[in-house]
Amino acid sequence: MSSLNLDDFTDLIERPDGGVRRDAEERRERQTLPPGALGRLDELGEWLSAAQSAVPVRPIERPRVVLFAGDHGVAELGVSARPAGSAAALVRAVLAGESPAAVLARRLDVPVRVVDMALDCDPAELPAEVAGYRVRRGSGRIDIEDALSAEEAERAMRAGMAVADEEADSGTDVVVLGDVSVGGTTPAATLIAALCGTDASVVTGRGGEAIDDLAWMRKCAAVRDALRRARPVLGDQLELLATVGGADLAAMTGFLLQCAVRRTPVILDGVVASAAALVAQRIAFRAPDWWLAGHDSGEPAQAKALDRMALEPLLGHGLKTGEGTGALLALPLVQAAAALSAELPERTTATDPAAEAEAAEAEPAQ
Ligand SMILES: O=C(O)c1ccc[n+]([C@@H]2O[C@H](COP(=O)([O-])O)[C@@H](O)[C@H]2O)c1
Ligand SMILES: Cc1cc2nc[nH]c2cc1C
Repeated sequence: MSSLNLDDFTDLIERPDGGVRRDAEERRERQTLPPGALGRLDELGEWLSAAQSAVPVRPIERPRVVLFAGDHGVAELGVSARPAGSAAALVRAVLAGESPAAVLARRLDVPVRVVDMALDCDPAELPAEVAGYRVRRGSGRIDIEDALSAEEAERAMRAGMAVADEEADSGTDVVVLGDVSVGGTTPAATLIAALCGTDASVVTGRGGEAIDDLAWMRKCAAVRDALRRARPVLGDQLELLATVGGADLAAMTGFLLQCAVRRTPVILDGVVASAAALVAQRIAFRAPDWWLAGHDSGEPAQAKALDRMALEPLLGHGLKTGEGTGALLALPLVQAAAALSAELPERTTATDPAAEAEAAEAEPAQ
């Protein structure tokens, strides 16, 4: 396997098309509804046009939820409300249609793909559809040991890139990106604190099913210890992911970068996706141009990460369920922006005297 050169992403990732964006703005000027009347949905529609290089914007018809799954050794410390190593049960609930994400995905008619990166169970216990990319059984306990070896981190990142290519090749037009994990908010908070230069108490939240004060203090201490291990490797993002990230986080980082290369817009879910996004931004500064923040989950680290990337969450209902639920809730909003942008009529000379005057003015120039 040739070694992965992360610097290549800087050249491979382009900006959404600025010329197309201006064309979209001009079309918006010609529509009967005054520009700006749709507030943020106007911006969203123009952004989608630029991302697709299409005016009018195409409807979002093939969205997909992509969830990277893994266990985290740090959960052994009692930093999660769930027992260490139990993420496979959450994955089964998603696939059985019984989790919050599964309910929303069914209601919105969006397919869900789950990718096992480091679940702590026998792979034979899981349906084959999640298999193919696992790099190990559970990521390491980041307060005292590396989450991954260098080789595992690289394999995980490549796995994420491969999944992004599969999605782009199969015509997915927007990805809803989330995670299924036990303990995942601890490495996510660590990565964000490391990259933002803040300390543990600022980024440590209560995680999935809110932990009590004692568990919060254990989590805070784990983030503090992991941060000490992160500092020496801050300049090398693959090494950072190996030291204090995890297989799911490394895969999500590779996934986000390759989605940007392939010009596939991504709606980020909560703190875990946002942590991977922040690492990806360090690798390629233009990459966040391809993402939307679906929601604000209320985890303090997530707000820090989004602020760094200048991403403003579309919704803010404080969902702690992970599994892409917050981003899924934002999907209909994004689809609505596309529909409004594409389907509101342009003024015609027959219907609108202002358009007639404009057309007359434009005439002599031709
Ligand atoms: O999206 C968030 O910001 C968020 C906040 C709290 C918890 N979660 C979800 O809860 C799971 C792990 O949480 P924890 O408490 O075990 O670290 C994982 O699947 C997360 O996606 C997610
Ligand atoms: C306007 C806009 C700017 C962005 N930059 C990154 N994601 C974005 C999404 C939108 C909608």
